[in-house]
Amino acid sequence: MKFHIVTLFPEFFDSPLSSAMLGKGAEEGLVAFTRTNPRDFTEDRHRTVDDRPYGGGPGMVMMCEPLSRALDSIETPGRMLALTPRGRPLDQAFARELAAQENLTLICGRYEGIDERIFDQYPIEGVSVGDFVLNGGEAAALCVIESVARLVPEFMGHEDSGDEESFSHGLLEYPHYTRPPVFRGQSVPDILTCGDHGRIAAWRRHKALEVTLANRPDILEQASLTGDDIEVLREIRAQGGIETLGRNLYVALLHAPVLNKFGQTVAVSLTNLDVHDIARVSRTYGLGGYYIATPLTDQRNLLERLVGHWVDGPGQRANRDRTDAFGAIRTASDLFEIIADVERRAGQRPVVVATTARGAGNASVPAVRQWLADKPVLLVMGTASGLAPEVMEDADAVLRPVRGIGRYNHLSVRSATAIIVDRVLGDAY
Ligand SMILES: C[S@@+](CC[C@H](N)C(=O)[O-])C[C@H]1O[C@@H](n2cnc3c(N)ncnc32)[C@H](O)[C@@H]1O
Repeated sequence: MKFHIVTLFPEFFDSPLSSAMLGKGAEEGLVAFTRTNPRDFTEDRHRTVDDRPYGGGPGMVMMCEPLSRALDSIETPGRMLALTPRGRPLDQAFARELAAQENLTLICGRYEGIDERIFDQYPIEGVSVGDFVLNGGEAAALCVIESVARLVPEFMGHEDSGDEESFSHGLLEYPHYTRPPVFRGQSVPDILTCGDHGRIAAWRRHKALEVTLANRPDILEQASLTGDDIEVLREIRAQGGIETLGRNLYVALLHAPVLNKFGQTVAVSLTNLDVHDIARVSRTYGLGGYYIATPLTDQRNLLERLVGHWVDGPGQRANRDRTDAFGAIRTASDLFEIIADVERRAGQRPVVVATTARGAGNASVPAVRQWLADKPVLLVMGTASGLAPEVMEDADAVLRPVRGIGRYNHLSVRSATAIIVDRVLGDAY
């Protein structure tokens, strides 16, 4: 496989390409490298490769002409990649895709970047090695070369070592140990010396899941997981305190003060489906409580009768799951009563987070998750056309709305609650 590196600093690659495995791979003819310097394709006395940006601003921009001549000089460029923070993130799947090519051209940017017209005139794909800014594309190009070369057949020596590594099955790798058996009083985990390969494999899988959940929960979404893996992850999340986060989250469903569709502040009646469904969400995610508030006495009486039916009445025998879910419901006349009750139960005032389908909000889901680690959070959901302005103004934060795809955004309050609670506490895999 041939890597064609286009760089203003060819000497940057002297040592990395001739040392260790890349050096050995090149000697054995498994990989080869060419280096092309756009400066060699300049036509002026100063060998200029950069100029000031049109429109002003700091720094310099790599010019099209020397770079395009440099690119044109490569006979078989193969896929052309420019290293850039705005490119496709380099991951194992991308590296595997690139390893199937015979030629790759890696264009290293410098200064503020490259004149955009180069991207319009050549089939160049952007590649990023992470959400940070380097001085130039050279170190990033080395990341591409290293990750791709080790997937070239025979490069690694023993064929299976690439297969066990991090990301190969969508997980990070398990921890490794070697001699001595005891280092500064710390022993190697017993299981690794028991000789039972089945148990060792199970322990390694467990560790890989643990490390991935702790450090990169986002990649679990793409991992191929078994039913046993899901169970292991559930246990790890429980041990890691996800249940505490759930217990710290309270939901308040307000029937007043809310807006009607004419924008007037009103009190509206209970909806049986909201009562039931949010109770089931609260129970499923182990929430601290589900409060339903209405200032109307007859509505509160109705609600208490409904809850009584399922919790202490005949409903108990008909459906145990519903009895469990309804056990989380508490009735209140207004939000102040709810805040006071949460404060009494949790021992501190909750962070009151209002929700809305409109506007930008000022709190994100990760922020709510962070608060839950050490304080109660009361998620306030509005019925009818949403919470009245005074509730929004008095809240400590307003959560960013759940956005749909188009302009239509009329989720039922029970759907919005389920989506928000899952975003805060649910697992994505
Ligand atoms: C100083 S950086 C320019 C950053 C650019 N002004 C920006 O804000 O995106 C110079 C060059 O380093 C390379 N580079 C910097 N960070 C990178 C990253 N995370 N991944 C890939 N290449 C990167 C690119 O080739 C870039 O053109």
